[in-house]
Amino acid sequence: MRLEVEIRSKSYTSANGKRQEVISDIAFALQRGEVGVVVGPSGCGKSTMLRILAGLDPDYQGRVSQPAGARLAMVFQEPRLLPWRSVEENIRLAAPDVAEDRLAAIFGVLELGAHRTHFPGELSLGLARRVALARAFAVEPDFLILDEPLASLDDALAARLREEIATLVASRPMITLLVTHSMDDAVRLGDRIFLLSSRPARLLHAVTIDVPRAQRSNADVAALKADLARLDFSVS
Ligand SMILES: Nc1ncnc2c1ncn2[C@@H]1O[C@H](COP(=O)(O)OP(=O)(O)OP(=O)(O)O)[C@@H](O)[C@H]1O
Repeated sequence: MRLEVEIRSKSYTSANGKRQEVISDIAFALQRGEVGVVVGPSGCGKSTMLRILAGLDPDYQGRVSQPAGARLAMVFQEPRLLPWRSVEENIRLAAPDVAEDRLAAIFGVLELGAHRTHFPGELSLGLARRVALARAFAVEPDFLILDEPLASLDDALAARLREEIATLVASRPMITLLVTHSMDDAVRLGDRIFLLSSRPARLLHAVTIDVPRAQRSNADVAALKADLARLDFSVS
């Protein structure tokens, strides 16, 4: 199973009728079991790229090929839960066939057990993100897209959720693509890191991390970040 991405160009027409190119050249491939992490400056076109990969936007030049029948789950920056449904109902609506033991395992990893009957309006952002992640994993996807899952959380909460995401990703052989602004998250969670230029987004560097995710020590993480800092790249 393999995801192949080749976006040669993507433009929007702005309100004044001008075409604005948002993506100029992004090409990469990911295998089953791999986590790709996309890092790029604000507004460079990352969410646009994710929408193309998810099949939500067919208006671009290039080609994206996903394995036939691949099941997709996507976690957006805002959790997008149904406000009038409980946590458990939100998940069961998306994944009606999920087995109780699988659901219990996901709730266990994400520490959501006590919140099954709560409603989205009662949840903090961190908890709502966990519910959105639980829903994505309950679907048992072949291809998982995570758009900045750790943004706007305090450091301690983000570190905990990062561990939980790592545990869930390791529990299932799928293709994962994650967007982040954080090099730390990128080198802790990723197997391959794709560094994008400012708009229009171009793939500047594709870096493969050789140390397996589960064996990466803090010293490895620091060394990898130092390697990346030497590249011609800036997130700002
Ligand atoms: N539907 C649209 N119509 C016109 N322009 C758009 C549309 N969607 C996005 N854009 C523009 O395309 C550019 C890229 O937006 P996008 O949301 O993909 O960037 P991003 O890298 O995800 O940003 P951030 O890091 O801030 O989340 C921005 O300049 C944005 O204003």
